[in-house]
Amino acid sequence: MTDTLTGSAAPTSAPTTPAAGTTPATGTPLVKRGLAEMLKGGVIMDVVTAEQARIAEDSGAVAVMALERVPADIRAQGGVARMSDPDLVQGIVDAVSIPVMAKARIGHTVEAQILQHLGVDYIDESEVLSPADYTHHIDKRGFDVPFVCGATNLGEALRRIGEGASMIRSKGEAGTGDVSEAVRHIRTIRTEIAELQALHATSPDALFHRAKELAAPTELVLEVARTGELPVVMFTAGGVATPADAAMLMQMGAEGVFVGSGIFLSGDPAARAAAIVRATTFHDDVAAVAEASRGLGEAMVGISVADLPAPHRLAERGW
Ligand SMILES: O=C(CO)[C@H](O)[C@H](O)COP(=O)(O)O
Repeated sequence: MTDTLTGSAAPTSAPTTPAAGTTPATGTPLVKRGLAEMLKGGVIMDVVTAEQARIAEDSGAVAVMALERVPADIRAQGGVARMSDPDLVQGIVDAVSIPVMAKARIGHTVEAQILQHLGVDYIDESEVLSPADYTHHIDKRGFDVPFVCGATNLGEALRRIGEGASMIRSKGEAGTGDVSEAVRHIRTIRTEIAELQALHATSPDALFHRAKELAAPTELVLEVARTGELPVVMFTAGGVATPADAAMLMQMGAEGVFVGSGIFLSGDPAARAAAIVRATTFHDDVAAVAEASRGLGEAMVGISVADLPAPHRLAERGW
């Protein structure tokens, strides 16, 4: 395809497809982004024990996220939140047949090396843990294991992709049970993508200035303007507590949902997990979402984001 801006072959961050008959090596962008493609439309659940991981798998989760405390407990207990004990991660890897993700602190290269060594399928460089580096994220390009990173807006998403992230999740405000920040972030990212597309059609020369404003790599900005989508899969996260929350975010353009505190801090985790999976799958079918919402017992109590003082906003970690 020829780019209207440059008149030459369109630049792209798209990974190249290997020649027919050849097997792509592990750790290529194609393989790393491809795993996220396979998770599309599904729910990824935070779990802190092997038993919770089995409940998640039985409920239809497409993957689990191993961590030592769900975000609401991290929020309530405070202190420094770090990568989980390798024994816990290993126990979860051994307990389920679905992919296992695990969290490393922002900028913590060695936690990421350890998680890769343990054989997890994805690393979440997550603002839910205490950042190890307030200036740099992990250079993710050299790892064989793929990374997912959080973003509150398009510039942040493209900076993470430029560093090698193979999947994006809009951040929301984890551990609150309040979906409002997840809504704000997915809306912001979708709107900024649409604005880039419009600029591409009307004044493509303005895209270079827009890249500067977004503080994002120019080639990625040009690519998103041309294609109208991120070059990687984008899930949503943070504050999802009900089947209706999950369905709404899917209707708003998320390609899947992360749920943490909302399941295992609710009255009936197994029922709620299965209901959220069902509502995510059938997000456009209101009868199915209504049915999934019945009889789930108590949702997590949560905390309204509006009552959270700025230092307690996890989404502000990372840049
Ligand atoms: O931490 C995560 C991503 O890094 C979680 O998967 C997600 O943000 C959990 O949030 P919540 O507990 O509000 O569902």
